[in-house]
Amino acid sequence: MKALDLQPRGLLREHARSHRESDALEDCAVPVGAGVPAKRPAQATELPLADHLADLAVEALIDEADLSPKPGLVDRRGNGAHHDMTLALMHASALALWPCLRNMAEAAQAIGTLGQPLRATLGQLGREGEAAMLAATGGVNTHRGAIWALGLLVASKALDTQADTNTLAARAGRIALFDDPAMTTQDSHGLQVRRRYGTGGAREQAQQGFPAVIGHGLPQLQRSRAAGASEPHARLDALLAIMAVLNDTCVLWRSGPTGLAAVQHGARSVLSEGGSATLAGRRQLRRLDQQLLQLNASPGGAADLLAACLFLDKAGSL
Ligand SMILES: CC(C)(COP(=O)(O)OP(=O)(O)OC[C@H]1O[C@@H](n2cnc3c(N)ncnc32)[C@H](O[C@H]2O[C@H](COP(=O)(O)OP(=O)(O)OP(=O)(O)O)[C@@H](O)[C@H]2O)[C@@H]1O)[C@@H](O)C(=O)NCCC(=O)NCCS
Ligand SMILES: Nc1ncnc2[nH]cnc12
Repeated sequence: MKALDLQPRGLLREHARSHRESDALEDCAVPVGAGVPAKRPAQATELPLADHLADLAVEALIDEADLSPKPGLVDRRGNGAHHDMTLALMHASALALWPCLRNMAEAAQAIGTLGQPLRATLGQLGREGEAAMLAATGGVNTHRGAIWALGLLVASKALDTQADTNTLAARAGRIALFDDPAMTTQDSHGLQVRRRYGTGGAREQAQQGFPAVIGHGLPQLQRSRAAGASEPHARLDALLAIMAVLNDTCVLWRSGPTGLAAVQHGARSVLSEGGSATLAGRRQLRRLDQQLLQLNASPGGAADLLAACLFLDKAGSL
């Protein structure tokens, strides 16, 4: 294993600049969308592919964390329904995952084909990434689902840089279908939820080629942009489209089927009012946020998939 390099580069330096002038929708002094271009400059050509993909993935995580106002989630306004997470912790976690994501892309390039050896290597690197996340956050699970989704997608892109978004997601799904012989049978929240309610979670979402992202998040992102929404509004709409359909085990763990129904129904209501860019949509969004705080519900799985959506949006057109 190569020594870990803790220095994110390239686009992330640019992010640090644009982030300061970025996108708290609650902040009336800042015009919505100011400083958040739909497309950032293309890859700095001197960067190795694995570094560039890790940059894009970490940037997607930071953009997801910063996006505001997200119902029930940590954002620039506060901690949402969480008592052990802050925005600073989300940023620290995202940055700590850069070496893991770079190593996953490098491994995919080195192995070169889909198969069990690649799955086993990604599993090992994923566990190292989880350890780095827990070390950076003092033991809080900020991004377990994101390591899983982005790890598979980064590896998929590293295997074929020409692939479009649908192909990337489908190939990531095929990697997820291979067994990881070293996977521990720890009784995760996701597995407990599956036993209790019979719903699939992060594993199945990946194995099916990320249908919540490909069929809902990305099309909504594009529809909202095409309708003239600012980039933050389009991203919020993409999150809501994912929330509306996802069996999010984070929601089910914290608030059961009542919480999941509130998340899905509330997200649909915002979208059917025209989305977060409309006054009526924003009223529904505020109502949904208050309801999720009361229910202790947090759509953490949907947040991870929004990061996957933002990654695909950029990586699909490299
Ligand atoms: C295969 C794994 C994904 C493990 O999956 P499993 O379901 O067994 O494990 P969990 O750790 O419970 O869940 C994984 C996280 O995935 C997110 N998620 C939930 N539902 C979905 C969904 N339908 N689709 C996609 N993603 C989903 C979710 O992440 C977010 O929730 C986190 C907080 O959750 P949690 O800790 O349960 O709850 P708290 O709110 O903190 O509750 P309290 O403790 O306060 O009560 C939040 O941080 C988001 O990240 C799920 O948590 C995979 O992880 C795995 O096998 N890993 C091993 C190594 C490996 O192979 N790595 C991959 C290499 S590519
Ligand atoms: N913004 C966020 N808030 C809470 N949990 C999350 N998991 C991933 N992103 C999150």
